[in-house]
Parts: sequence; structure tokens; C-alpha cells
Amino acid sequence: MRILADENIPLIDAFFGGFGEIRRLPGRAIDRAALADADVLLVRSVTRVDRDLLAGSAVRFVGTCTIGTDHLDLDYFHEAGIAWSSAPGCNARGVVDYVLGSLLALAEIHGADLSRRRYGVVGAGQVGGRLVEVLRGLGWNVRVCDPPRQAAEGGDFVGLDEILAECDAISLHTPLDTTTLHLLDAGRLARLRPGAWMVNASRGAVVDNRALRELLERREDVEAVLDVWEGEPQVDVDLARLCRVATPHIAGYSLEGKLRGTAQIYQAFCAYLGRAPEVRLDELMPVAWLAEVGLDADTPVDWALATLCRAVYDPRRDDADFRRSLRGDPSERRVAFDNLRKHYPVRREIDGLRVRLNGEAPGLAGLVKALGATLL
Ligand SMILES: NC(=O)C1=CN([C@@H]2O[C@H](COP(=O)(O)OP(=O)(O)OC[C@H]3O[C@@H](n4cnc5c(N)ncnc54)[C@H](O)[C@@H]3O)[C@@H](O)[C@H]2O)C=CC1
Ligand SMILES: O=C(O)C(=O)[C@H](O)COP(=O)(O)O
Repeated sequence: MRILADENIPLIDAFFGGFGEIRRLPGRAIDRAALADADVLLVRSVTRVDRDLLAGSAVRFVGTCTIGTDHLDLDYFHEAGIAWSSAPGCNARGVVDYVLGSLLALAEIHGADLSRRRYGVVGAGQVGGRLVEVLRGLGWNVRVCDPPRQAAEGGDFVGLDEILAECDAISLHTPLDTTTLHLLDAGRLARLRPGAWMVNASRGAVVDNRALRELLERREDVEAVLDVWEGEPQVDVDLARLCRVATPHIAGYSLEGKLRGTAQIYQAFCAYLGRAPEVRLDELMPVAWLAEVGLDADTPVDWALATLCRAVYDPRRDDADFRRSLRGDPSERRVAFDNLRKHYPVRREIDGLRVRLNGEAPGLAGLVKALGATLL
């Protein structure tokens, strides 16, 4: 069996080495010629996989080690009888950690009390659903907009109009499809509340980037956090400079998230072949260097929140690296965008922390639980 894989898929040999020969290429260099003798294609989000790429090839299985599937032409796969799998939820926790870190950064700049803001989560699936759970676990006021879930389940959802009218911090977590393209367009962006914060770590085109730039030029009160961009790896530099946190599509780049992505595709491929999986992720996952922390019982909860989150991950470092990369010419910037992602440092997930409280502190115990960390 011949496998063509994006070179940025970690643990590819451990999981797929037993199936045959693996050839690696940069995701953006995977083309028809490269696929000429491949039976299996394993990609990340940067490879558009459609009829143009696959027609006439021998590829019968496509795996994407990502949550998002907007780079796959699933109608074509169906029509051509090509099996496929994505990795639902693999890096959802990483995105939650990114949103938490960004909120902490904004709170510090504005002297804001995060517990008093009203949050709007748009799209409550793998990522948004986990985010809602964490924010509500912290006791914060959260409204959720998810029309497909609302139609299927009923329940406690609100419309996007209500989110725009009532929330001070809005986080977008929808897939990108024809219904969510420019979900936040000029008209909706104009309805953001005074002093609103908007986070987009879904897909760039869920927000009209040009309209957002124009809004940020007009309204100094609005803060934007962008991890994803229309036209990646090309980024609107002026927009990036107007964002309070700007990063090169790394929100989900926890080590656990990346390795889970590979493992989930391996499991899906085994199922496709009708074989029992033999390689186990838990045997390959490195131990975190910072696994255990202690907190004094009199630590204020907001201080403890920032301490625990930032001990593991702080998006301000990614923001600083990205900002430095914006100084080059357009082609240097495109390369830098991909390089920052390719050489991303090891980052672990906040819920991997084990926290020891030095004394009785129910508030801190609740915080640890809300973060999904383990209380020792
Ligand atoms: N920046 C990053 O590194 C990462 C980005 N992502 C992106 O995050 C987004 C969310 O991923 P998941 O939570 O795994 O997707 P999901 O498919 O599990 O959940 C998406 C939710 O959005 C809802 N939805 C669909 N249309 C909507 C609309 N018009 N308004 C409100 N809700 C709507 C769906 O009903 C669903 O519950 C995707 O765009 C994905 O590609 C995912 C992982 C990492
Ligand atoms: O899983 C997703 O969906 C994401 O957005 C990933 O973080 C994308 O990572 P790459 O596949 O672009 O490395």
C-alpha cells in the first residue's frame, strides 16, 4: 500500500508504518503528480482535496487529521466512492485553552472582571460545546447560538441577533460552509455592543475580514482576536495589526490535539480495512513537563485562573511571534505563516494539570473542576 501524507502529521510512522510505504510532502505541494501512485492520502487543513486533485488517481481513502472538513469535497468523495475520515474533536480542547488565554489577555488590558461579562458562543459542537461547559463551570453568564442544534434538540439556545445585542464577548465556533460564509458580515459586525470582544478561531471566512478591518478602523472600543484568516496563508496585515490577539491558525495546536488527530485517522483507517487497531496513543503520548502545581488556599480565584491557564499556555507568545512575521513582503509572510505552524513549540492542554490545594478552598476547587483539571 502506498500512502502519501502531509509532512506535518506527527507520529505518522508509528501509526501508519505497518501499512506500507509512506511518502511525505508539504501539504501545499500535494498535487496530481504527487498522487500518481498513492492508494491512501493523509492531509491536514491546507490541502484542498477534490475532483481536480483525485480524479484518475488510485486513492481510495482520504484522512484529514483535523476537525475541519471545509478543504474536502465530500460530495465528490461520495460520488467517486472514496472513503474518508476527519478527526472530530481531536484538538477542541486546545481551542478552548486559546479562547481562555485570549480572554485573560483582554481582561488584563482593560482591567475587566471576566466573571461579570456576558459571553456569546456561536456554534456549540465539539469546540463551542466544550467552551460553554468551561465558561458555565466558572459560573459565568453564557448564551449559546446554534440553530441546527436548536432545531434538532430545542432547549436553551438564542439567535445570533440576541448574541450581538446582549453579549460583551462573542466566540465563533461554526464550521465554514455556504451558510456560515461571512456569518459576521458588515451589517452584523456593526451591531457589536460598545466595548465588545470578538474571537474567531473557527475559519477565517466566517467573518468578513475586510468589513472587520473597516470596523476596527472606526471603532476603537471593539477588540478582535483572530486565529484564522480569509485567504490563509496570506493575511490582511492591516487587519492583523488592528487585532488585540493575532495568531497564525494555531488555536488547536496542542500536542495532545495533534497526536489525537493522527490516532483518530489511524483508527478510522483500521475500521475501513476491517482490522483491529494495534497502535495505542496512550502508550505514545509524552508526559507533560508541567503536570502538577500547588495553590495556596487564600489565592483569589481570578488570580488562580490566570496562573493555571498561563502556566500551560499563553497565546500572547504566539501573537508576538506572528506580529514579528508581518514585517516581511507578501511572499515572506506566507512562508512565515506556514513556518510558525510547522515549527510550533510543544504546548499541552490545561485540563492535563493536576492541582494540589494547600488548605480548604471550595472556590478554588470549583475553578480546578471547571478547567477540567484534576484536583489532588
Ligand atoms: N483554529 C483552529 O485551530 C481550529 C479551528 N477549528 C474550527 O472550529 C470550528 C468548530 O469546530 P467543531 O466544534 O469541531 O465543529 P462541530 O461540527 O463539532 O460544531 C459546529 C457547531 O456549529 C453549529 N452551527 C452550524 N451552523 C451554525 C450557524 N449558522 N450558527 C451557529 N451555529 C452553527 C453546528 O450545529 C455545530 O453544533 C470549525 O470551523 C473548525 O474547522 C477546529 C479546530 C481547530
Ligand atoms: O482541526 C482543525 O480543523 C484545525 O483548524 C487545525 O488546527 C488545523 O491544523 P492544520 O491541519 O492546518 O495543521
